[in-house]
Amino acid sequence: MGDKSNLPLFETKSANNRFIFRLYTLSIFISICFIFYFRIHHLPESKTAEKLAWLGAFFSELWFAFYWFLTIIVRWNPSYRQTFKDRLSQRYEGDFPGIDIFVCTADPVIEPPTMVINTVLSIMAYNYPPEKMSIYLSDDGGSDLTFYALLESSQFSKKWLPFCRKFNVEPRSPEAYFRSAVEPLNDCLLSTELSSIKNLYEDMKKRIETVAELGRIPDDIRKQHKGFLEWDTVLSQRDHQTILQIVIDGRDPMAVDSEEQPLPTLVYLAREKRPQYNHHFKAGAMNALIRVSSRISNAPIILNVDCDMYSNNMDSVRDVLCFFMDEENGDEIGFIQFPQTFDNLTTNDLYSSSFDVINKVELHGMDNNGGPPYIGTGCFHRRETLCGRKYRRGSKSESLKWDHHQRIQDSASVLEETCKPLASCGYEENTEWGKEMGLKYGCPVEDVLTGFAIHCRGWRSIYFNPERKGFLGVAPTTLLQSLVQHKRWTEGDLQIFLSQYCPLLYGHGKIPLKLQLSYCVYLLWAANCLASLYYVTIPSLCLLRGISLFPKVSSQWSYPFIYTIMATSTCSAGEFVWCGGTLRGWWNDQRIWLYKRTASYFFAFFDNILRLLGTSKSAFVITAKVADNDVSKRYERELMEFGAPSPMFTILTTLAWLNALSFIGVLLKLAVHGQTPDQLAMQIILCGLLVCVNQPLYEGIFLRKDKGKMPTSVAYKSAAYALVACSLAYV
Ligand SMILES: O=c1ccn([C@@H]2O[C@H](COP(=O)(O)OP(=O)(O)O[C@H]3O[C@H](CO)[C@@H](O)[C@H](O)[C@H]3O)[C@@H](O)[C@H]2O)c(=O)[nH]1
Ligand SMILES: [Mn+2]
Repeated sequence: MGDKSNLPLFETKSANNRFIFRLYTLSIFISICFIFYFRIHHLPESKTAEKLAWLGAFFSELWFAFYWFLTIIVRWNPSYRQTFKDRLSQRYEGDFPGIDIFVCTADPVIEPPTMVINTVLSIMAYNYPPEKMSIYLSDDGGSDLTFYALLESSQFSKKWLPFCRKFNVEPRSPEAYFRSAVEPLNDCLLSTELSSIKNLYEDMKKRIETVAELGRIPDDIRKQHKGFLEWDTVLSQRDHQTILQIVIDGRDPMAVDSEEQPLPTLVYLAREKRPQYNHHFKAGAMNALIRVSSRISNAPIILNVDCDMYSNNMDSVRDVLCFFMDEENGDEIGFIQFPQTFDNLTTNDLYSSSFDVINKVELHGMDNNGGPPYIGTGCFHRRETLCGRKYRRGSKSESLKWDHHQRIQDSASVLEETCKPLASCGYEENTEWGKEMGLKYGCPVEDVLTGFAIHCRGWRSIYFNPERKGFLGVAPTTLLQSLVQHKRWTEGDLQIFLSQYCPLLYGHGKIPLKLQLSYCVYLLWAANCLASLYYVTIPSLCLLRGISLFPKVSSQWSYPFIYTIMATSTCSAGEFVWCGGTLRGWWNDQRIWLYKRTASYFFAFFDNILRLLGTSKSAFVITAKVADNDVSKRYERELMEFGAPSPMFTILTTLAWLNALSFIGVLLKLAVHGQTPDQLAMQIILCGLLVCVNQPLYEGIFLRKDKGKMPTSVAYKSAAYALVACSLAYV
């Protein structure tokens, strides 16, 4: 047997069989060249309208080709990671570093406390020495309900952690576990303990929900913990002092579970909020957490999760250490990102929220190009990378050594008092926080921007997507939420592209070109709106006027168009199904792709322009994690939810009307004049496809009676807009 001690802790595999993919790429490339040749050589000479429409199509296609090229870059050479946890524990079991885990919540109504504590409990139950874990709950909602729920969960954890250990259960979010647990038939012990812990959980949940319905903490509960006194001076959610409570002090020998095993440290933090200060949303919360935790536990590794993303894999911390502690390649790794996966998706993923293709294809490709971006949740950082340190090649990191708990002797209450100023509004004034220290401010996607800056400081990141998902979260369950979330993301992404941090400029010389270009795939999402809007309106309107923008189907020039469309669609459908989706899911994905591009991206683009002109400031609209019963039922039946009037819907509905009218109009025209459709066939097919993809929207206007139908006001308004557009095109 050879010497096992220098076997690596992780392994990287490249995808094989890239030949076919590259052949496909080449064929599309050639086909695109033909299309451009056709566009240039068949530019109409006569009428201006025709010429302009033609040029518009040409520019749209140029954009699509450029963007397609970017998507090829992130697909070119995917890599897959595997960890060896047995080697890790053989070599380092007793020397594991501490880890600080930040859970962020911001609103007790749209992020219910029971959901938050399920996330906290799942994390407390990691298969990792509890004395080395500290969990911080940041509550930007400043809510005593959330605090109360956390207290309850600290009591419940004393039973829950031993239960998880004893029966080795997964997932370790109680709610998710009880949802999926089947009654064991031949294990009496498990069966009784399961029902007893389940009862305990249900009781706790009921207590929390009763208090939440009441809207305030009853006096008898208030008396149970000194922490509630803090709320005596809270003026409102946006106006209060720092509230910091060490709910479980892991150093305390009395902090043990029902089996006398130590418990992890558990801290509640609501940083100070004052109306006159900008609080910088999640980035501000994270920076306060970085400072407060540096004094309480100062662990060298930080995990950040959103409150709606429970840990689904008890070994994630060990997986991550396989990367950070690898003797050969560990030192250059700044952060490790897990995919964002969700456990509330429907079979055909109505709103295309699964990100399966991104998770299973693109991010693997980006990993090979230099590392995935930081996407907010499910990400493990070295503390030093978050704090602005540069990576120096060849430098051996000592940063994973950790003895903070032994050094800090202060009692919990002294710690609480000395830490409070670190989370105050004024602390960051005239400091580098939000700039070179911690997460960056001023961008709705603070995560991507911060991750990019870390890459530019020389670190690489790792994308880790194990078979058993590391984290599972809650995806939006209505169309509007999904569109609004995407608007925030793409607005922030484009903002980065247009800022001094544009990867092509700022990243030049700092990160590989392929990583710069990979970032552009996401940062330019919003920029897709113009070409897309053009393609779904002008060709259809041109039909009414009889302007042809594509070659005759009978001519050879139609081949490159047909080939490009067919091949890219087949490839995308194949990729989608390979990633675990259904064909119907792919079709839904095409629809949402269209809706996002024409609504979310359009508003994101527009808001960026307004911001550059100085008339608008970006905000952070928190995504709701609960829906009322009716809405949930429709979601489960995969009925598209419209319901509320919104400018986003006005755009979508106008486009749907416009294509329906054009489609009917041109068919009538052809029938009346008895023409053959050869010259316009491709345009008619495009328009027909748009009508097909919009089917749920027409149903929402004409057929549905439930509350999720398209609001009548939107339907009428949009019909009027579309009619105006069509008549202008016609005359
Ligand atoms: O003022 C705020 C606003 C939000 N949050 C928290 O930030 C997280 C993300 O908010 P959410 O509304 O769920 O947004 P998502 O679009 O689901 O979040 C993704 O996108 C965000 C950037 O837009 C990242 O911050 C997130 O980590 C990432 O998961 C949640 O835990 C919130 O509690 C705060 O702590 N303070
Ligand atoms: Mn979220």
